Amino acid sequence: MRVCLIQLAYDDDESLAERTRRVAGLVREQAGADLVVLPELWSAGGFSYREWPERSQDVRGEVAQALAAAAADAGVWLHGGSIAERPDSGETGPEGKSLWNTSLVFSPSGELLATYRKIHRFGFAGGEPKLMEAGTDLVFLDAVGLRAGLSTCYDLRFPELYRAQLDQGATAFVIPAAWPMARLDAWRLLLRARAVENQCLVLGCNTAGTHAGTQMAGHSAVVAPTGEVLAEAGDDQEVLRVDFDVDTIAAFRQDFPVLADRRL
Ligand SMILES: NC(=O)CCC(=O)C(=O)O
Repeated sequence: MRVCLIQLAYDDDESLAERTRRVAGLVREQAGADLVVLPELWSAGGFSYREWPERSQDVRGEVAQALAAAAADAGVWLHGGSIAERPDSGETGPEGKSLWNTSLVFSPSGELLATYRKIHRFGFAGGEPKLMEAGTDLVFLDAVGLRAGLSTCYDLRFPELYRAQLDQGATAFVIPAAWPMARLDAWRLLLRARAVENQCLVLGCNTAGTHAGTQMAGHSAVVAPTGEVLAEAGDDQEVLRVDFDVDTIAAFRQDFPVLADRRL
């Protein structure tokens, strides 16, 4: 399986239409890959809280349509990162808000096959908890020989989410992010921790550049179930391409059967 993580850099100056065109072009360039992954909230701006209402969209809105077309043109499974989701239906959550941080997954024919609403909201009294509803459901991408649990950025700090995904058969985790440079060490550590403790392949696709006064960490990474970092990006925009034999996940679990020693 060939995976491409598109570590996108952006600033505050690019319009939504320009960025969407740019990202769709980058996805098309990955034709030949099996799975392509984009970062969290690239269309709305990960830390651009004030932009979210204006840049929010339905899961079948213009950003999703551009991603669907790009996935189909490239013939790849596409984890399109997340959008600031405002459903056209007018749906509101239990806190009365109508905004979620929602990941979109497309098949190689451009069909929207899965959506995941971020469960753990980042920002404490501001940001996501103030503006967005929390997701509640575990979601998986079953493709290219993987059963990949979906999560987003801050979710990475909550190991019980990944255990729950493991208990539902996860062999991999796909984690789009807008993780800042100020906490780069934690990002790198937690990606490896989730891989090692669950014996899962980890695909962490972060943002680069500086927006809303916050420098992003980059350092997207592909981590094997052993904890070995198979590839890691630098600070700037970069496409990380990795070929990985998915059969090695089951083989490693059989050779080193840690998970069989759990005491519940
Ligand atoms: N977008 C996020 O969820 C940021 C998370 C973060 O900065 C952290 O956990 O640290």
